[in-house]
Amino acid sequence: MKKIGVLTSGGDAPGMNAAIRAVVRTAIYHGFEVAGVYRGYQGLIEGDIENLNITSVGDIIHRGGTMLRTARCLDFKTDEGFNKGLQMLRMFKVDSLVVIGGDGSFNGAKRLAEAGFPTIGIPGTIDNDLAYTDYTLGFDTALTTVVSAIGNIRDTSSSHGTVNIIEVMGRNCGDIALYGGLAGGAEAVIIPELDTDVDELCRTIIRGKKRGKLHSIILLAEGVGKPYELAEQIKSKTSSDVKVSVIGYLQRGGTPTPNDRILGSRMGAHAVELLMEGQYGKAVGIKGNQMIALDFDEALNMKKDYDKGIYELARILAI
Ligand SMILES: Nc1ncnc2c1ncn2[C@@H]1O[C@H](COP(=O)(O)OP(=O)(O)O)[C@@H](O)[C@H]1O
Ligand SMILES: O=P(O)(O)OC[C@H]1O[C@](O)(COP(=O)(O)O)[C@@H](O)[C@@H]1O
Repeated sequence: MKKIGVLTSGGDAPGMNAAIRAVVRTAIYHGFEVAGVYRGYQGLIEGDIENLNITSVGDIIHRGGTMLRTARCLDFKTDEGFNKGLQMLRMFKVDSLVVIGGDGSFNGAKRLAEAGFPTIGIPGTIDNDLAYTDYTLGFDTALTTVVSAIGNIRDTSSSHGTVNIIEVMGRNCGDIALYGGLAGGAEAVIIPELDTDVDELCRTIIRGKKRGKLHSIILLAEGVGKPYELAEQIKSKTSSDVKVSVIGYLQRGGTPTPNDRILGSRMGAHAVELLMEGQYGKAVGIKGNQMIALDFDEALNMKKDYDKGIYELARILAI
């Protein structure tokens, strides 16, 4: 093995740059060459590949997004696109690859590994929707942005006495809403993993108002959706003025938190160490602050569930 490739795929996530930097510098430190693949699997198919050196990854650790850019690429799911990608790796003399992305990206990486191409995955997605790892890259930064937004909206909620629904990202996973709600002191958290009793929610809002609570913040995960319909229901059942804020892409970018920079650095270095040991077809993760690596199949087959203890705590603290 002489040249290690690195690519980012799927949605960007703060901390991806720290992981790219760690892959490049750890590999060079151990005497390897490194190639950067731009625009995920799309760039791979098109041969958008360039050698990277120590300087190429300078001044990026503090930046959101990904210096390698990213893409969602349907072609890579076809045999033709996949084979083209494999051919490009051979043409650019890349003999192993680190893929930074979410479960979709890992499926592509798994296929490469099954075709005999040494591939390692690093979980890069703000959603925290991968069960095998305690945290994915970008989750902590997204949470920080969400909690800051809750603080700002809470000011207005208190001043005007409004009920404020805040929709956050996470695809089918409620983690950003759940942990954001707990950290932001929300009155309610609505996640796709659980059915919500709107009547019960309205009773909580009315109870809060009766005891003089000025603000009412409801964290809604995008996997549940329909924030404006929910607003109408709450309005009619509580006679409150209900406002909706959809945070959207604000929570996907921005300066990565120290935790995401540290996690990206550790995961990038670990990915290279695994390749040096001849291990591949694995997803790097973190469990109890230790680096772990599971076979792609095992990692992808683990079902993510929400933390019932955290949900219950958020509910109790919102009485
Ligand atoms: N079954 C698959 N085989 C090959 N490539 C895949 C497969 N599933 C997803 N991919 C690739 O991974 C990319 C990113 O997946 P996506 O689900 O959009 O984001 P994420 O990796 O963040 O979950 C897709 O656009 C596609 O190029
Ligand atoms: O960028 P897009 O294609 O609009 O996708 C939005 C989705 O990307 C995310 O921000 C991150 O998800 P991925 O990691 O799968 O890219 C989700 O929370 C959201 O549902």
